[in-house]
Amino acid sequence: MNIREYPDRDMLAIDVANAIAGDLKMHLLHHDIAALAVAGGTSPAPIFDDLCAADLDWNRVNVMATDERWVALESDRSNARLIRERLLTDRASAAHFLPFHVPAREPEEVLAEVEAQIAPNLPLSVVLLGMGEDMHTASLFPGVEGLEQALAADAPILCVLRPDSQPEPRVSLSAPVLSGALSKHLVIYGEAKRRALEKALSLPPEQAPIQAVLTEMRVHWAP
Ligand SMILES: O=C1O[C@H](COP(=O)(O)O)[C@@H](O)[C@H](O)[C@H]1O
Repeated sequence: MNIREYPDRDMLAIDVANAIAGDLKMHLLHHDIAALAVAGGTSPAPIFDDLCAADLDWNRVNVMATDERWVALESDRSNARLIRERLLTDRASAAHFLPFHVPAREPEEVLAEVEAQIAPNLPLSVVLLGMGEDMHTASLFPGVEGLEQALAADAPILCVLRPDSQPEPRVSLSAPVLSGALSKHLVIYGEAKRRALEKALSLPPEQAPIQAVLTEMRVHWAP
């Protein structure tokens, strides 16, 4: 596995933001629209802070989360909130956001309508993923009910997952959708996640879901 190492997280953020901006610009040279799926959680915010200023035709970029926690947009656990506040500002405010969460509805009720919005955007042009120390990526958690379906080659676009370790239901792009992105970046920080990623290489995806999306992945690591 090819891991790009950086001296610190600021350097990583600048470089990954530049790489994603370059991927999007290249895609837009040959297509009308580019689709960018980005992780939530704690890792991507500094990258968003740099990427939002990139000089590209954001009006032709559709942005979505790789996964969403089923919480209101006002919640500080909302991935959509993070993306709106840290990525969809500055020049990137011209991009179009495709939310997964619909207020006052259960995830299963909205799946078909959200999938219909996402389908014309596939394959994704660029995906930015994170990973937990438990080797989950997006909301594909080890051992969670429904994981087998989310990892299958014929998985639906979106899956609803209810990990025991998490306080809310999750909606996640499935492994084939994430893995099928034309350009793929994974960002991890710290020794523990690096060890977890190395361990994931020798485990089946049911135990280490990150395994399912690593083909042609550009991995970026900082201490
Ligand atoms: O719950 C989630 O976790 C992963 C990893 O998050 P991090 O805080 O350890 O970076 C994240 O990639 C995913 O989008 C998020 O919903």
